[in-house]
Parts: sequence; C-alpha cells; structure tokens
Amino acid sequence: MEKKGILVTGGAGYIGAHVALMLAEAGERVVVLDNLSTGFAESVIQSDLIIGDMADTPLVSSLLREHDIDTVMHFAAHTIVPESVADPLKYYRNNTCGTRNLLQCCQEAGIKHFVFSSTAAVYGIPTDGVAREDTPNAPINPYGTSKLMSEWMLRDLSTASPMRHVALRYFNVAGSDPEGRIGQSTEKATLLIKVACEAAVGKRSHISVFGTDYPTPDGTGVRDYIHVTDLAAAHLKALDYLRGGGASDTFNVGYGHGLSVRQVLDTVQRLNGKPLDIREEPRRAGDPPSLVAAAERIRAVLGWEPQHDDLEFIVRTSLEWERKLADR
Ligand SMILES: NC(=O)c1ccc[n+]([C@@H]2O[C@H](COP(=O)([O-])OP(=O)(O)OC[C@H]3O[C@@H](n4cnc5c(N)ncnc54)[C@H](O)[C@@H]3O)[C@@H](O)[C@H]2O)c1
Ligand SMILES: O=c1ccn([C@@H]2O[C@H](COP(=O)(O)OP(=O)(O)O[C@H]3O[C@H](CO)[C@H](O)[C@H](O)[C@H]3O)[C@@H](O)[C@H]2O)c(=O)[nH]1
Repeated sequence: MEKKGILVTGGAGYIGAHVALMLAEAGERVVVLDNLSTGFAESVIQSDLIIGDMADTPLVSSLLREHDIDTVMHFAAHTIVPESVADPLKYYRNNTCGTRNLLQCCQEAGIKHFVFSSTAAVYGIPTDGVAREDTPNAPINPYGTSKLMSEWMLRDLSTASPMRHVALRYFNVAGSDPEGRIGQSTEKATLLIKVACEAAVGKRSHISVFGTDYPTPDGTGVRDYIHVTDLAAAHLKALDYLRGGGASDTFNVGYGHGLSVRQVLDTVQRLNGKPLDIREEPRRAGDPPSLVAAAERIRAVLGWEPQHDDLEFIVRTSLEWERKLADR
C-alpha cells in the first residue's frame, strides 16, 4: 500500500518550502497547497504543488481525499507584524478563519496528525525576556493574536476528535538551505537578518538599528535566532512523535540563548567584507528588549538536536541566498 501523504499548506513560502524539501528527501509523499500570495512556485522542488487557497473548502476536501493525506503541516499565513497592526481583519481572515476552514476539512477527512506553525509572538513581552511554554500568552499585535486563536482552535479540536497536533512556536528564523537550492525570497521583508543581508548586497541603502538604549548588554534588542534547517528538522521530529502516538503538545523552537542587533550586524559586515551604512533610530513600537526561548522541552520530548546553533552559519547561508537573488 502506498504511504499516506502529507499536505504542506504554505509550502511555497520561506519556511514551508524548507520543510517540504526535507520531508521529500526523507522519503515522504508531499503535496503543497499554496495560493502564491507571498510564496514562489519555483521554491517547491521534489513535491507536487497545487495552487489554491486554504479557505477553498471544496478544493481542500477533495485534495485530502484524492492524495490520501493523513498528516497536515500548516504554514500558510500572512506574517508581517506591522501590516497586521494596520489591517487586522486581513490577518484574522487569513490566519484565523483560514485555519478554521482548513481544520473543518481535516476533521471531515479524519486527518490524524497536524503540525502548526506558531510563533513566539504569542508571548508578547515576557517580564524577564525568557518565554517558557507555560509563560502566559499575551500577544501585543493582531498577527500574534491570530496565531494564538489558531492554537486554541487546534487545542479544542484535538480534545473533541481523534486528531492529535503539535504546535511549534518559532523564535527568529533565518538562514537558507545550505545547498543553496531555496531561501527567503520574501518581498518587503522586515526581519533583521534578511534586511541586513539585502543591505549587504546593495538592495537597500542602509540598515536601521531600532533602539540603542535597551537594558541589554550593548543596548540593542536581543533575540533567539534559529537556522531554518534546524527548524525544518523540528517538524520531522514532531511527525515522528505524533506517528508514535504522542499526545497533543506545544513546543518552543529556539536555541535558548540570545544575540543582539549589534552582534548580528557585526557578523554580516565581517562575512560580507565591507561596512554597512548603519543608522541608529528610536525603538520600534512593540519591540520587547529581549525575547529568548526556554528551549529544553523540545529536546527532551521530541529529541530535537539542533546542528547549526552558530550565528556565522546563519548569516553565511542568508548572504549566499541574497547574492543569488541579486544576480538574477
Ligand atoms: N519567518 C519567521 O521568522 C516566522 C516566525 C514565527 C512563525 N512563523 C510562521 O511560519 C509560517 C511560514 O512563514 P514564512 O516566513 O515562511 O512566510 P511566507 O510568507 O514565506 O510563507 C507563507 C506561505 O503561505 C502562503 N499562503 C498564505 N495564505 C495562504 C492561503 N490562504 N492559502 C494558501 N496559501 C497561503 C503564501 O503564499 C506563502 O507561500 C507562518 O505561519 C508564520 O506565521 C514565521
Ligand atoms: O531593520 C531592522 C529590523 C529589526 N531590528 C531589530 O532586530 C530585532 C529582531 O527584529 P525582527 O523584526 O527580525 O524580529 P522580531 O523579533 O520583531 O519578530 C519576529 O519574530 C517573532 C518571534 O520571536 C515573531 O515570529 C514575529 O512574527 C517576527 O516578526 C529587534 O530588536 C528589532 O528591533 C532592527 O534593529 N532593524
């Protein structure tokens, strides 16, 4: 009998494409559903791509059936925090209502396993800058709220049905496939490492440092940056765990230590071999001084062992991808 398939929603996007590729290389049968709103068809290699919207219930129901799917990995979402503040209903429609429609199809199709892309943004601003899975949820923007509402729907559906799920709360994801096949092509990026690498290859004139007076060692914001390949591997561990009968659960995905904006920019300049035009600016609204994962649970329960906890590796692979994009 042919192996059951895995549906990857948002698999033409940055993170979903890395996970779909890793799954396919591990011998899984992967079907990607993506409406290409922020994704790219050429990022889908080694999997089938169905172009469509997760809110299209008839389409989703028929593809779950026709492709004999028993697992869904759900990446499809809008992801830009400032945009979510300006247009919250866009985020609630796509991220929350879209997920609700997808879950309805999953319930009807008897999907067994569901892995959800959640975010450290569900924590808001933890008082000591460290987020544990049981730190109270207090998102401070509609993006974080839209994802938290999806976590809650999943929790309730997993209680009411045989489906089990893992929600992975990603911290700051960066880097690209070490073999250079795929990377982050996102337009209008706002994330530090992506923006800094764009500045390094001349796509932007400068890079802003938002806040130099934080109560951190060098005054700039501290975050837990994680390489996309390690994040992708966490999804395969979640799949093994669910297939092995693991109960529904939620895990942080970060390395468990923080790096400052200045440390990131120093590394980008050193690896790129020339200085960036760095402009110091006031704090960005809503930015916590420090946000770092308590990262023990995913190692203990899923057996996840990161391979690339190394800022140089993260920046090197990001820069290589950015140079490739610039040459196109
Ligand atoms: N990048 C990060 O640092 C980060 C951090 C935490 C969580 N996440 C989560 O990870 C997931 C992937 O993020 P990403 O950085 O790869 O973003 P991305 O924008 O590159 O990928 C999202 C993909 O979903 C697709 N999509 C959006 N709405 C859709 C819909 N209604 N139907 C079908 N496809 C749709 C887009 O076309 C895109 O390919 C998101 O759920 C995001 O919230 C990302
Ligand atoms: O041009 C920039 C961009 C960012 N920063 C600073 O760099 C740090 C990281 O900022 P990012 O924008 O790269 O990431 P955030 O921590 O703000 O948030 C990101 O990671 C979160 C998880 O921790 C959520 O997933 C959220 O969706 C995603 O935007 C912050 O101190 C920020 O002020 C700058 O100084 N200049």
